Amino acid sequence: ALTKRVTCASGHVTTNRACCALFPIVDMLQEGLFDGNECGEEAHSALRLSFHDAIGFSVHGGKGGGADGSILAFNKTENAFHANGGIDDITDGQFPFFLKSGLSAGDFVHLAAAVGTSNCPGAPRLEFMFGRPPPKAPAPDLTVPEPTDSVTKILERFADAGFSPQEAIALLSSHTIAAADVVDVTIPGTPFDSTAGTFDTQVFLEVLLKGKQFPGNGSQPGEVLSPLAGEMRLQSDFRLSQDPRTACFWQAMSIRLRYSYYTDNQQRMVTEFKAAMAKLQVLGQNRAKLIDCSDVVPVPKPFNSNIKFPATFSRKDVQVACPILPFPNLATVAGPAPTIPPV
Ligand code: HEM
Ligand SMILES: [Ca+2]
Repeated sequence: ALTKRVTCASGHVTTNRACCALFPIVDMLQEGLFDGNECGEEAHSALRLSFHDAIGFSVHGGKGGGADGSILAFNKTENAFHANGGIDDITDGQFPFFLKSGLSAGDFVHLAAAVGTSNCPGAPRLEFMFGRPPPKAPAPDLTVPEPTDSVTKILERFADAGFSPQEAIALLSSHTIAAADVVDVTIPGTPFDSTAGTFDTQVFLEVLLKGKQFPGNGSQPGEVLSPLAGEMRLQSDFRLSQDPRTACFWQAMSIRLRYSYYTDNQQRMVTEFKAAMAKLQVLGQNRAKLIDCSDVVPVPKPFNSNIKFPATFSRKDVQVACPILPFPNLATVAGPAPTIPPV
C-alpha cells in the first residue's frame, strides 16, 4: 500500500496532517526538558513516568484509565503513592511544558517518553499514537509494582494489566537507562547498569553477576547486593532473572542466540521492548480512534557493539538460572573493577 505523505508548513514530512502540530512540541521538549537531546535523568524519568501512568489499569476494569496522563494531571494524588517515590521531580519538570503544549495529559506523557527514549543510543523508535482524551480521575493506589514485591505478585499485576511474563521482561529493558534516587536516598542517581546513557543489553548481563556490595548506606528495602561499586541492583530485577517463570526470557536478552530468529540479543531486546511499549502506551485507550504520529519521534542513534563483562568479571561470575540456553563467553573489559559514577 502507498503511504500517504504530507509536508507540514514547518517543512517536516508526516503521514497525517494532524501530526504537524507535534513537531514544534518535540523541539520544545528536546531543548527545554531534555537539555538538548540528552539521554539524561529527564529522559529516563519520562520513560518511568509513562509506565507508572499506564500501569494503573486492569483488563478486568475497576482500576484507572491506563495511559491517560492521570499521573501528570492528578499528580498531587498519585505522587503520594509509595511506589511513585521520586516521580514528583519529573511531573514538576514536565508541567510547564505540558501547559504550553496544549496536548492532553495522556498525549503529553506518552510523547515525552517516546522522545526522551529516542535520545538514548540503541533504543527503538517508539510508536506515538495521538488523540487521547483528558483523564477522568487519578489511578487508585497499589497498581505500580514495588521492588520489594515477590515475583508472583509482580507477574499477577502485569497479567491484570494485560501483559505476559515475557512482555514484563521486555518492558524491564527500560532499566538499561535507569537510576534510583529514593531506594537509597544517600546516593541519588545510582544506576542499574554500567551504561545508563545507552539502551544496550548490559543490564540483563549485570543483573546476573554475583553480588559483592551495597552502593550506599547498607542494605535498603528493595535492594540486593550489586556486582559493581556505585551500581544498584533491585531485588525485583534479580528475582525475575532467577525465577523459573522468567529466567529464560531474562537470559535470552543478555546473550547472543546463535540459532534464533534474531541476529543478536540487542535486536531481540529492542523489538520486544518496542512491541510491549506500543501496547503499554495505549492501555485503556481505543487505539482505532488515535492517529499514528510515530514519525514525529526522532530516530535514535544505533548501538552495534558487542556487550562485555565489566572488568574482572567473567563467565564464572554469572548466576545462570536458565538451564536450556547456552551462555557463551563474552569478552571482559580490561583493567581494574570499575566504580560506576552516579548519573
Ligand atoms: C517489576 C516492575 C518494576 C519495578 C519493581 C521497578 C522499580 C523501579 C525502582 C525502584 C526505580 C528507582 C526509583 C528511584 O529510586 O528513583 C526504577 C527506576 C526506573 N524504572 Fe522501573 N520498575 C519496574 C518496571 C519498569 C518498567 C516496566 C519501566 C518502563 C517501561 C520502568 C522504567 C524505569 C526507569 C526508566 C527508571 C529510571 C528513572 C530515572 O533514572 O530517573 N520500570 N524502577
Ligand atoms: Ca545500559
